[in-house]
Amino acid sequence: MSSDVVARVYRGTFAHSTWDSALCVFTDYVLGVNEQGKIAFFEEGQNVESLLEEWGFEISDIEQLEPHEFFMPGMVDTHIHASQYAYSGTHLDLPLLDWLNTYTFPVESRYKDLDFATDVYTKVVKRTLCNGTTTACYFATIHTEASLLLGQIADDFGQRAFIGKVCMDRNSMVPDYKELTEECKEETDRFIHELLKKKYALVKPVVTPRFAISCSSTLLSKLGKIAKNNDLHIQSHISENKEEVQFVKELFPDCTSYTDVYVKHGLLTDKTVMAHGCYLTDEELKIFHERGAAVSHCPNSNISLISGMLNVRNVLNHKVKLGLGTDVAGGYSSSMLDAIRRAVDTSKALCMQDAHLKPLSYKEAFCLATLGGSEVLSLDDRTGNFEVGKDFDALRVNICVPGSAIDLFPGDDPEVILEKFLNLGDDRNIVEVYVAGKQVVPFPDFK
Ligand SMILES: Nc1nc2[nH]cnc2c(=O)[nH]1
Ligand SMILES: [Zn+2]
Repeated sequence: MSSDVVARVYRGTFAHSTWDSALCVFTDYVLGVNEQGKIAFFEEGQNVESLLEEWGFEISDIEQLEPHEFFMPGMVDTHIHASQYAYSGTHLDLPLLDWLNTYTFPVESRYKDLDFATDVYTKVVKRTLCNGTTTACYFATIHTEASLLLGQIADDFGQRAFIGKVCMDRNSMVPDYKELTEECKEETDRFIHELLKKKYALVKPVVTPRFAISCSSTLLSKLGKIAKNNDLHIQSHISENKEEVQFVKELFPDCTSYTDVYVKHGLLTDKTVMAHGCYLTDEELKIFHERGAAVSHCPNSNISLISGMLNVRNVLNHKVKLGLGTDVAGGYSSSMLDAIRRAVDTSKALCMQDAHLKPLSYKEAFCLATLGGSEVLSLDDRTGNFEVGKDFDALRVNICVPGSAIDLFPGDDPEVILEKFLNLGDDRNIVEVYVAGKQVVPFPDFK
């Protein structure tokens, strides 16, 4: 008998991605979660007798899923601005640079107020968890205390998260909303130190230069060094909008491309995730591939701010790590299901312009939202699918809940049920959410 103790055993349908297959559906499988929240076994139901013996649990310990239920891996939002959740669903009438100056910076400057921060950050963590985001890579604001608060709230609710205190020392339009270069470096050091000191199991800091336009060369270099010296993740924006790309060219005339700006400042590593990348050239994508840097595709935001349409197929052909992001609040939805749908829509829109392109399938989009996202954040050895030994980050989906937007018909097999959920489902269908084996949705009573 194994010395490992299983805490929970489920039997039924499971769906996940592997690097060989964007969608694998397993019917009548048994999955055990150990006391450390890791997947202890994942085997065919017919092996249940030997599993009982090996793991020492009783038949009555097995939780049987209904035929209209399944487990899928938790989704990974590789790019979301927690601070912008305050105005999500509004302010979608301007292009990026005007949108930042008119709406974003004035709202972000309010996070000195920790009551405001507590309210918004609690709501965004709860909303994303309900919608199945088990891992989120967050931008906060320039404020260290509020950013630490976001880390504490993610930890309280059990979400796996990267937290970025935003760094910017250039802002001509809203001069109040920036830091002095040295102050920004020192506050970033303090933020990282304080967050790591908390020893949260699942919440880590990420070095976050907002984008090349809002950072001086000196600041970018300092941030590159901080990331290197502490072996940290890095996140920023790149080539989202044509005007932005042109402005970066003017600001950094010595750099050969937008990508080169980040390379020259030590910010394009195998732990970097860059949002958008709509206008990255093939040469730049090659650099991303060589360096192991990742792209976060944020299709809702790209359309909402009329920024551009990322050619996902081209990014995949360059073997660049790719995940999906909601980019709240440039993207108006905080649901990764929306990101899956918009990613497919954008790809189909590009196909209308180029008949030779192959559209993204729903299976590929599912893979990007789960395993792809985990690779983007270098977490693919810990999460992303149901491989034995990984953390159990999972969504229990039930198609037949009261009020469900999905109808089933005779002959709808598990693959059809998954496809219907991805295209038609919502948080009502996500009846339980697990992160590292711990049930985080429904929320515990005290929250
Ligand atoms: N979509 C988006 N792009 C950015 N580029 C720099 N900052 C931002 C931001 O907050 N949102
Ligand atoms: Zn963004």
